[in-house]
Amino acid sequence: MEHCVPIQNSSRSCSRQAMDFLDLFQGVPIPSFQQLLLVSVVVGLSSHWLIFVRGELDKYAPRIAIYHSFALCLVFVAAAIVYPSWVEAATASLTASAGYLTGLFSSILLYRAIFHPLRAYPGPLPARLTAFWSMAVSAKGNKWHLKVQELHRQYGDFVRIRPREISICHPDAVQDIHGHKSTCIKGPFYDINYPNYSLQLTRDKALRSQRRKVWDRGFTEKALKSYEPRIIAHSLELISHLNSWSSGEQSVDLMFWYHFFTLDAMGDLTFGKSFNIMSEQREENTVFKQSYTIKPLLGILFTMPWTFVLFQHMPFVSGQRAKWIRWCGEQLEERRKMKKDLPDIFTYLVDDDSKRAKDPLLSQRDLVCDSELAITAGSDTVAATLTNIFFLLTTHPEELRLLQQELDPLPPIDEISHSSLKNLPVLDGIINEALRLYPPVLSGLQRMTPKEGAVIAGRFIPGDTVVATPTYVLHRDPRCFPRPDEFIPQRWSSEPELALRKDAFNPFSTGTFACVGKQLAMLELRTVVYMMVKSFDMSLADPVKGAIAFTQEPGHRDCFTMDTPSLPVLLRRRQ
Ligand code: HEM
Repeated sequence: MEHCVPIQNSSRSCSRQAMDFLDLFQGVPIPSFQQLLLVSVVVGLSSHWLIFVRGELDKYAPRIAIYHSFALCLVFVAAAIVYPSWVEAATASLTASAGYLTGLFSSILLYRAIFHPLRAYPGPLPARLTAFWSMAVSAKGNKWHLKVQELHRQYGDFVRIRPREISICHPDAVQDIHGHKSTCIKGPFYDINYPNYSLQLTRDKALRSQRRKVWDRGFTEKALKSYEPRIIAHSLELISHLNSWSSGEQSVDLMFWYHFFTLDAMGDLTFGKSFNIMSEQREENTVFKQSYTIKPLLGILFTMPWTFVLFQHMPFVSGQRAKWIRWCGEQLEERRKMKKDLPDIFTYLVDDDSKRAKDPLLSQRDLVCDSELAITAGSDTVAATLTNIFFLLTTHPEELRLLQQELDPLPPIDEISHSSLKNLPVLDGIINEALRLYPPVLSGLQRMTPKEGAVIAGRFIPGDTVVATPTYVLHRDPRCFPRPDEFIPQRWSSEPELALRKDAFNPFSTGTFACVGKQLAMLELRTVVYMMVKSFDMSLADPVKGAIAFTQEPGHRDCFTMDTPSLPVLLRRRQ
């Protein structure tokens, strides 16, 4: 016998209009829970095949979450109308939701395991089924780069590390994926700031190349020459602060000071004024402190970009983000009002305002995102590299001695120019070797093959596949760099047999999307290393603890840009 909606029998009290509305449903058959389950499983399956499998939806995560919540409410309201009691209505809504999710996820899992175009690529089963696996791995101490290394050792050069993503550990893949001739575009990771776009987080090719031209003007040789005196001034300031710790009795954490230094330098070059973090040592109270605290969490979310997009929309987080963006916007406004004799990065970007006004895609908000990019990309990476260089020098006194021999004959630190620091084999060898062992962007940069697919490292990869070269793993591949885990700066000069595939060395990336600030970074690195080595003798405050911190726990953390351990050292002023 068929069951119908028993409106008149309902024990719930309703207003007159509601009763009239409910009357409309009188006689509608009440589906049994089994029927409901079956229908919702079919809806789940269909939504996978009709919607989710058809394209990338990462950036729409908040919208998808809202639509689903809305649909759940609708189901509950419908159930409340149709079923005679609240308990039944709630059970029906739960049954429908469970059925929908079962249909959707079993279809997704089955498709990824059996029918997916990447099914032939090896990789651990959980990685092939869901990106949550990489997130779970990353949540255990942000060691994703080490996991990828382990996977390549187990499965070979091509590993399916996520359902849609292949990690390719082969030196040829660097040019095939990142080089100027590559047909790959940026992957879904680069939508994390949607609907805002910084230069780095712009996937549209035409818009990107237009913006990149503007950025490039801020990093020409002439522009860099004009930044040099400011970088030298900030480096001298760093040395003068560190002088107060140079009795050799009290330890000082270089990791913090390098962050202070790079933030002040980038504040100066971006907003036309130093943040004065070194002089006021007020980092504790700044927005920067917050960004360090949440960096490991962001590193975990980045492994599955749509979770980051969702996270950003959460009430508390979006408030914090809005605060930071507002702060960048204010700095930018102040910078606009400044009359500057010397150009800085934003002389070039702000000068481009006329173009921005004409092009609605280049909004004020995008400019703010660009300023945020300059600060974060330009500070974290250089600070991490300086920290790593000085860990390596304090643990390899012979290399430190060779560096001192090279740098000691140079002019005193307050008379130096960058031209005398270029092409010094020991200095450049040490910087390269630190970047090889500890690339500040440890994991692969997501790129996506074009619709028609692409041949990468001799193998055809289907279209719309996310691909990456795992920088850390490639840098430590013995086929490219024999004795890969050893610090041997000479491999970049007198011992080329230890750098068999220099093209696998890719700390700044390469091709159209390569780091725009590479030369500025080299200017900062050479200047600070030179001044530090010329000014101080140094040793780890606690050699055993220090070595463990860098090589075991906590070690380096993969948070897109690297997070380094602290580096407490004893400094002694050199005569
Ligand atoms: C040791 C220091 C540095 C390293 C290892 C480094 C590394 C990188 C890498 C690997 C990328 C590519 C990121 C991607 O494709 O997602 C990149 C991009 C970028 N870097 Fe650097 N970077 C360093 C210093 C700097 C400095 C000092 C600046 C100055 C502002 C800077 C600004 C940028 C910008 C704006 C981009 C985006 C370029 C684009 O998408 O066209 N970087 N960097």
